Amino acid sequence: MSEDLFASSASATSGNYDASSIEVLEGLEPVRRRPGMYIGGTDERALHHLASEVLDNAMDEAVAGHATRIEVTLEPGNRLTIVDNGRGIPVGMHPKFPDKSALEVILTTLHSGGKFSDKAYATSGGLHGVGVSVVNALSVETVVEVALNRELFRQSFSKGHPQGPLQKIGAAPNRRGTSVSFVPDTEIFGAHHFKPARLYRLARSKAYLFAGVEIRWKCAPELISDDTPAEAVFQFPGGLADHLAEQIAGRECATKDFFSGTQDFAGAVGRAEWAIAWPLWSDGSYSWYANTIPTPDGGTHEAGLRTALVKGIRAFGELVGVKKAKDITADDVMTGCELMLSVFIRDPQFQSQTKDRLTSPEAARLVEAAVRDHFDHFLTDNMDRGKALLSYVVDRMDERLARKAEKEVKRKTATSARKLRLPGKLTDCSADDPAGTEIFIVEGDSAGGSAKQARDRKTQAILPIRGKILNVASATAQKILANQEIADIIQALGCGARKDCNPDTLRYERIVIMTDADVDGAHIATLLMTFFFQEMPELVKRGHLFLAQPPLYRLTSGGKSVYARDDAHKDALLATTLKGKKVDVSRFKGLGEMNPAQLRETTMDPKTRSLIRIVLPMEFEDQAAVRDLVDRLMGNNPAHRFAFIQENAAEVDEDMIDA
Ligand SMILES: Nc1ncnc2c1ncn2[C@@H]1O[C@H](COP(=O)(O)OP(=O)(O)OP(=O)(O)O)[C@@H](O)[C@H]1O
Repeated sequence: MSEDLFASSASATSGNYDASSIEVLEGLEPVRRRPGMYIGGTDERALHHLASEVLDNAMDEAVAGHATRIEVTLEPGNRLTIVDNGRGIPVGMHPKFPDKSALEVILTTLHSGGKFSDKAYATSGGLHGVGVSVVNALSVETVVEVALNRELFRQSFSKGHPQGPLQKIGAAPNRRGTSVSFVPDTEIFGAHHFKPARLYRLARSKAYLFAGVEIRWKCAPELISDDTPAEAVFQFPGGLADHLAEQIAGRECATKDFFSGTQDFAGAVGRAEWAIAWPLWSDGSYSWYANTIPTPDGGTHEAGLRTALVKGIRAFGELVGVKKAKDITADDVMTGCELMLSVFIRDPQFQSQTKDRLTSPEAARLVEAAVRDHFDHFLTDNMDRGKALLSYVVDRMDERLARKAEKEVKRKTATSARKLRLPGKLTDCSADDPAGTEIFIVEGDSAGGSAKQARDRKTQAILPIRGKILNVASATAQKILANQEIADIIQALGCGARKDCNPDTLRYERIVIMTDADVDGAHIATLLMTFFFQEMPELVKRGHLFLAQPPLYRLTSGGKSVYARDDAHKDALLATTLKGKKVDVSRFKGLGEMNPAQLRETTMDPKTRSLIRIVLPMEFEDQAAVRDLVDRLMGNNPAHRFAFIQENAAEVDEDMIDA
């Protein structure tokens, strides 16, 4: 390196970079400084991850055969309490830290736990020994109680720090187990609150995953704004097969029976449980679990199941003399099926602490071996059933081959000119010409699932995005480019962003933002609009951007339903068309709660829906003015926002949105 270069680089950095610049974070400090590394962010999803961490520990006690009951209680003040009747977190003094109880070590030390070996737990969801300490670090208050040997112990913490030693507080003759009660810190999670509906679903799905546990749900009624029950008891002796039956809800399937079963692993600790249906009309739904932890990105257990299914169906094809069955792929069997697979395995490995994907290599082989025999029996025990499934799968294969042939004829000049690379999450439409097509950008995978079933395959594409996207107005260009959700949107639209943005190569005629009809939904829509205003203003100018208008209420009277956008619309309908009638009013919790037919009718079908087109008023013709406005409204400096509100409060700006 030349001396000049040395000189210039030294002057470019501010302050000293020397040994003293290197920080070592102690105790739980790294969790508070970089929560994303431990819980994947600080948004609503991450907040709910805290609930999973504590519930997973209680489930581990149940799966290990020590707890039979778990209680999940949400109270005002965003306080969540999870109680189990398991063995109780050990309270004795820890051999390595003689002045601390094991409980205190567990709650205040990363990588402390009883699941590193298989002595205390055979097939646990916990393995990193960080879960509950992370919850503790990110909570303004944590109270842990343990009832053990007829005595009750308690210790309280704040932001990870003990508020006194572990105390014996009395006799507990009729109680055993652990209670963890915590209030997430608003310094970390801002205004995000636990959502009763989300916790209710979480508690219920855990009960489906382990027949030996009863889970009790309780929520302060004033926290509930939808039809989530305030109390419920979940116990499902039928396990996943019950869960799937509820999901399929009588829809017609290729075979009347589901393919379901449970099988201990041969030559290893653990087992697999699965339930699969092949509905005639579905874009598929896949739920993967490992030691009761949802692994939405699948992984090696998924791979094992795919292999078992594809090998099984090919062998059956050969048995009944269908030659082309040898070309069936795993996707032909799996696309459009609805399945749940839950494995219990020793020492599972996940891709990260959020455990979205299972990576244990042996899971593939164990699951394949566990499922394969059962699948062969499912196909051959009733040959009509086997043939019905084979013909359904062969249809899929034919469709795939036809699509492949079509692709060679090339789809869309615009996109094939640049190498077509689409995000995996996009469910594209089949039309060749962008004219008349639409892409729905949908909040959340569950809403995405409903939208996929509700769409018109030919003209409507669905891109689910996860939670709140990055606020581009307060992010650096580098951060924007690195954001996966944003990369997916840019890729799906195919028209480039910023100075590369060329609206002529947009792959769809309309871009429709479709979010829940609540405050969170409005926030997500705002962030998306900010993105379009800032990164692709040309698209907005040309009128490509729209907001969907999902309803908030369904009003049913005499077997007929009408839908209301908001409270005012509901009141108007009740006072006019429905006046004097007996009306049943139900509120939609979110898009994902609507069934596909409802979603299609109310929000997606061009014949019955209404859309709002987003336009820029005349004075924002030039790009600098748009940037300035976006920056004032959504940028880093709240003072700008405040000034804007003061300047504009008198004339609420209806021009920005043109119905
Ligand atoms: N409800 C409980 N009952 C009994 N022991 C518990 C309970 N909750 C936690 N523990 C003990 O505390 C340890 C640490 O828990 P923690 O949640 O920090 O990590 P983990 O479950 O081991 O792993 P992971 O970080 O993957 O969740 C556990 O390994 C277990 O020994």
